[in-house]
Amino acid sequence: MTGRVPMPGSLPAPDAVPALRLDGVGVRLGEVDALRDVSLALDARTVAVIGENGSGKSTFARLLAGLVAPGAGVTRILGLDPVRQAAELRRRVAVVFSNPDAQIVMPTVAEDVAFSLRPERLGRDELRRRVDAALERFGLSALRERSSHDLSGGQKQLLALAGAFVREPELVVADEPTTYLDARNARRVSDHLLADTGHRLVLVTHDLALAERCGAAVLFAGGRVEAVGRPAEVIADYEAALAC
Ligand SMILES: Nc1ncnc2c1ncn2[C@@H]1O[C@H](COP(=O)(O)OP(=O)(O)OP(=O)(O)O)[C@@H](O)[C@H]1O
Repeated sequence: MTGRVPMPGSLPAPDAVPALRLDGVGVRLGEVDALRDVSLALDARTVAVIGENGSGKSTFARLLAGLVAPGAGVTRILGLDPVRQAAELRRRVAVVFSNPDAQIVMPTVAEDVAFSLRPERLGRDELRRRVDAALERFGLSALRERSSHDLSGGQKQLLALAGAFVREPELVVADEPTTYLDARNARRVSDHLLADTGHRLVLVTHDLALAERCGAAVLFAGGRVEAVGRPAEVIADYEAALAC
């Protein structure tokens, strides 16, 4: 199955703007066309992004988060233009990368999560409540005063997730967020990401069982969208391509 496929129960009303809309989008990184002529209209709450190494998945994730600029085409994320409305996009979208070190900035675990809330200028009690809830959600309460830079890789990944979710973002863009996690924490984090807590999710993953749990999937190959639609069908396309 290739091209754009309507998703049952996920299509917006005809006059509504889908959460993700790209028309003819290209992204060039140095000498590389990392994304080419990408056109998508997706309104599923959870979207898996799959494909081989170097196929453009991370570039797509970074584009959605406003971290790389489109060189061509029209991009709308939550109805926003990621170039002209970059500040608004950053406020409403949270990103989690596979390398959590890039996201940890403060000396202790609790301070690092609180740092994500700085723009909201919360009072002390509300700040404490939100931070505690995020730490609890990702199993970090016992580590709240620990040095954030001395955590294990998996604990750092959980901290990055707590820092993303504490902001209560509308869209979470997660790029292989379970890479460093043990089986129990990978399961727990996957469940948190997929649970409907009022956020949308775009999840870059090589874990096809996880991708299958999403509402829609996009398959990239060579910087292009190869297939989009129901995860089971898109995964079947991917597996058929891998078998060639
Ligand atoms: N900063 C960069 N400068 C130049 N080329 C880049 C840069 N980042 C990525 N690329 C290239 O862009 C293409 C897409 O890379 P991208 O990281 O989006 O792939 P990916 O599907 O996420 O891969 P993986 O599964 O290995 O993480 C690749 O050919 C890659 O080499």
